[in-house]
Amino acid sequence: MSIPLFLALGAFALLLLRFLFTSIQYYRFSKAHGCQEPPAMPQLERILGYDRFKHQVAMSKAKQLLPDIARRFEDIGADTFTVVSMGRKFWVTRDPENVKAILATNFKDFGIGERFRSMGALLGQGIFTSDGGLWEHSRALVRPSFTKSQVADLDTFETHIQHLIAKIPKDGSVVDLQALFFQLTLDSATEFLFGESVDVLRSPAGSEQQLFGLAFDYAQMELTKRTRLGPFLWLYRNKDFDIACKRVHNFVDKFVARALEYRRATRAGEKAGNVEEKGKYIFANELALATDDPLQVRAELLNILLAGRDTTAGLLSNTFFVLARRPDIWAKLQVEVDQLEGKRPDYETLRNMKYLKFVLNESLRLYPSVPGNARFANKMTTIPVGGGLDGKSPIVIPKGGTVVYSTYSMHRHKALYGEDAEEYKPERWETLRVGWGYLPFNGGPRICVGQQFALTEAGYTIVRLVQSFERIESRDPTPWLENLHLTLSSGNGTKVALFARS
Ligand code: HEM
Repeated sequence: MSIPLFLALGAFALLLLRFLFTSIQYYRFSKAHGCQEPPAMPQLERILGYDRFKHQVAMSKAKQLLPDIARRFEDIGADTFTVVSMGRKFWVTRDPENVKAILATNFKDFGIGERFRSMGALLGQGIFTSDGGLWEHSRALVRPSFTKSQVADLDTFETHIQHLIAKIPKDGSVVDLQALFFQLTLDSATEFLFGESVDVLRSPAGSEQQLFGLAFDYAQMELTKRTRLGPFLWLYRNKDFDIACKRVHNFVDKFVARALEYRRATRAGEKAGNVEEKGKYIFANELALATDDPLQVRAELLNILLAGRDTTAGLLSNTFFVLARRPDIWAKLQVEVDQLEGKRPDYETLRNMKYLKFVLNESLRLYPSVPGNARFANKMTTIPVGGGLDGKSPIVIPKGGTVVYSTYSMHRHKALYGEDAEEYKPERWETLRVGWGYLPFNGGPRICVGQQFALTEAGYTIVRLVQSFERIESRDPTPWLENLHLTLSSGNGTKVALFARS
């Protein structure tokens, strides 16, 4: 027998042995835990799953991927099923019990997988891109900066809102509010993180700030592509992405250097330049007091910018998309807002505005800024329900298995929200209690750290716009479509006309 043939047969035998060993392990584990298989989505073939991949691409182009996934659950008649796409098997669920298990009760058995590999080039290793001990370290570093006093700097936020309002035509001409909301949240997030806003709502085209904003937007879009490529990422190269990352890093590094200088001066008991004189809270400075590693400071700043900016802009865009079509809801908001008699709300006032809270809840229910997510088993484990004919048995998830959870589908599930689940109805929050069935900010140890920041900012923006404008009308006849990248916003923007209060 020739040597190459001998080696090939040897490799084949090893693979076969490995397959047999894992199958026996899987079978034993499954039996010991009383597991059953969930239904499989009907596919032409389940080896490559190319049909599914092709369908997903088509749905994505039509901006209809999310409703398509939600329909799958109905067609299959189950809350958990398996599907094969690009040679990989996925366990897809909208069952709150399963989501709770992977995010909280069984947290240690699941990780975020390859996020660092696909996003690290832009974001480095920070709270959003790391797992295990590194993530714990990041979380401990970042968490203290999100206490109430630091998220409630509404005076600073007011200046950005005024820049936004200045850009809205007062005579009812068409404006795309979504584009403005993305600028607003970039301005406010950079002010909070760097101590200095990029001020894209006002800075001239071609300025360094504008270029930073464009580079960050571009690199972020590429992250979606890189994530979708999964194991094939190594085949993909894009020079423009590398250039955008460099531009973003160079821009942020100035603030990192300033923060490290603040650390040095604070430790030496000196005054740290004009930063301290202004007396305002700067996230980068607080980070630098906890670590002197410039790469870590940069990574945390960019991780938070990514996690916090588009999510809040998406929430606002989708809310105003609805408000422009629902004068009844606008009128109810107006009644509540008018109780302030034109005064700016503070943090406590915002928290006590019941109808405003219902509107935000309802927007995040039907249009969750993070509409789907995945967790990867780091050892053979289980999810509690979905197996067997009655869907009540646990399911085995092998090591490396991917559980995808569709928050979008869960939030529209009639079993949780009733027959009118698809309807935008803020009043439902008067009595609704759904626990893990409502999860816009995730749950468990990796729950969103910026939840209060986001709700304060979005609530404040809505109040200030309702105070400034008498009414809003849609200027877009098309129904809502998705704009789905890492986060969700409106596929056709938020084209509206606003009429100033007299
Ligand atoms: C409407 C607005 C927002 C929504 C819906 C939202 C939602 C979420 C969700 C679902 C996650 C979990 C992601 C995952 O584990 O895969 C998350 C994580 C995170 N969010 Fe938010 N977020 C919002 C705004 C913000 C803001 C404004 C900030 C910061 C200023 C922020 C900072 C973070 C961070 C740092 C994480 C990572 C936490 C960790 O992994 O430990 N988010 N967010």
